[in-house]
Amino acid sequence: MTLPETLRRALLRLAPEARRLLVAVSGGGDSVALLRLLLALPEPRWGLEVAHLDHALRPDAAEAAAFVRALCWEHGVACHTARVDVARIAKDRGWNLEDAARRLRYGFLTRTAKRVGADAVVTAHTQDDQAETVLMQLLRGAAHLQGMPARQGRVLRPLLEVPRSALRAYLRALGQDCLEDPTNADTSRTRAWVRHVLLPTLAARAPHVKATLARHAALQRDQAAHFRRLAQGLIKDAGAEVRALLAQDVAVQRAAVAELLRCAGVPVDAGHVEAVRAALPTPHPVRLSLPKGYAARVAYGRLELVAPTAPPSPAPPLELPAELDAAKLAAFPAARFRTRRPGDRVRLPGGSKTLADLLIDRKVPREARDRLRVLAAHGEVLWVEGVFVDPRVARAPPAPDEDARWMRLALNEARRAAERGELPVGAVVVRGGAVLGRGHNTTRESGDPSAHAELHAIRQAAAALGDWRLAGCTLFVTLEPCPMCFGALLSAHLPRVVYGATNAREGALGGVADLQQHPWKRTVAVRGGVLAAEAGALLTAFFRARRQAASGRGAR
Ligand SMILES: Nc1ncnc2c1ncn2[C@@H]1O[C@H](COP(=O)(O)OP(=O)(O)OP(=O)(O)O)[C@@H](O)[C@H]1O
Repeated sequence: MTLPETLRRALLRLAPEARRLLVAVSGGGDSVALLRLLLALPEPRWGLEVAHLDHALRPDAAEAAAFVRALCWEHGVACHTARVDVARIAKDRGWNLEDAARRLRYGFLTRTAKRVGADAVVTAHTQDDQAETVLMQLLRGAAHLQGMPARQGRVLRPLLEVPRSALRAYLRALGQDCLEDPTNADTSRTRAWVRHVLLPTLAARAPHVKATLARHAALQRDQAAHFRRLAQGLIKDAGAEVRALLAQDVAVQRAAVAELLRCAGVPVDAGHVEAVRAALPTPHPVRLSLPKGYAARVAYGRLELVAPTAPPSPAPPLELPAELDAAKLAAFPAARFRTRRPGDRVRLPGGSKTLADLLIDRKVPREARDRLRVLAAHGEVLWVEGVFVDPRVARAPPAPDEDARWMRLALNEARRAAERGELPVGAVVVRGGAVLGRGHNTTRESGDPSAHAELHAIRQAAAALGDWRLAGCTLFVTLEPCPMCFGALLSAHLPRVVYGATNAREGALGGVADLQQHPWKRTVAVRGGVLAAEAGALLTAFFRARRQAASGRGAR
């Protein structure tokens, strides 16, 4: 079968309803070939438009956008390009760079598709990409080696069974040039190492390894879907009856544990799934720690997933924390990021003391102490997240952060909420250096589940402006907004939100789900983590007091 015909059939199978396609073109060989193949299909063919995102990650990134525009112009196809500063957003939100690029790219593609009336986004992922993904899942210890799905919402990957070499041969036959992304050749990155070192090594012994891995992924996907349906029948209220689980085959038990984790947004890792499954028959209550601050509890005949009581501490920093000076750190080659250890000491002007004593002095809540990130050279602590910086490694104080200034006002609001026994969350809406609205949670006092700090501040700002459109405003809120408040932001045309602590229970900007990824008509610029330690400490103290009150009641 010819390549265009393979592609046509795959598209008809994946999205028989689609009429108009948005083709994701990076300028690389695979996506240029995809576009040329779509253009080569006999009439009537799909309506085509192209989208390209410039991630602003390489000095020559703008050239790729120009190349894609020229290619589209040559073939009479509309081309939509945009530029996003991926590195800055990744830093602001604490995401890793590749993850940020992917999220922002898919967000842009689906938004553009919606705007131009395309039914689907088509990417040029090949059989080689699929094989690489399966190997990376294996190396990561993922519970399922399913590769990428051929259809994921609006996104179609119709070339998953086509080898990259076939696309490159097609381009050569056409005399079509393309760009090569130099980072694809950088084997210090796992994906490039898998592509250029691991797969060729495997292929030297097993020539069909890519096709085999891609087929394995497709079979795994079908099996996993079957097991997931069985698992869903066993799960209720973020838990399952142990007896019902143990009556099932171990594979179904694993699927149920994996499904519980997946629903909570906890990364599904084979090791954790097995550890929880193995704990099911336990006669005594058991608690197992999981990523993102979650825990699995097996007690009183039930398996339950316990959400973190405080925002989970962020992943190790991609870059140095702002208050540390890289040049000064060179004097401490043994310095490493970790959590605290017994015997850790800090150097203070009047002598030294144990880190344990310092944390008590600084009133860091007991349950937060083991999660704090620490930078230490052996037992000598140079930095403690949000608590301490040794002057020998401290950077000159940065210019005052304007966002932090407004966040302090939001924190004052949160303290007001705490004084009234409300969840301590506060918010202010600011425009042109003036506070237009402020508020804190009053759900308990008003008996109104929607009485969140953000909504109070938004309503006040709209009243102050005499306009429900909060153009040019920024919302500062101490806790990452929930889906309801994110919806209110969109409705109010609020262009920017700055939040403090991550909301691991209801966060709509990455804490639980990232609603930004969806193709809303408007985009909201987001910055998280501003004075997060202070915002988090308020919440921790609130939940601790509530737990103490509850146990006091139980004892009486
Ligand atoms: N900057 C971008 N703009 C639009 N689409 C993109 C962009 N980067 C990647 N894509 C889409 O995602 C697919 C997979 O991208 P990825 O970078 O993982 O693969 P690749 O093998 O390097 O592909 P290509 O050779 O097309 O660049 C691409 O084939 C393309 O369809």
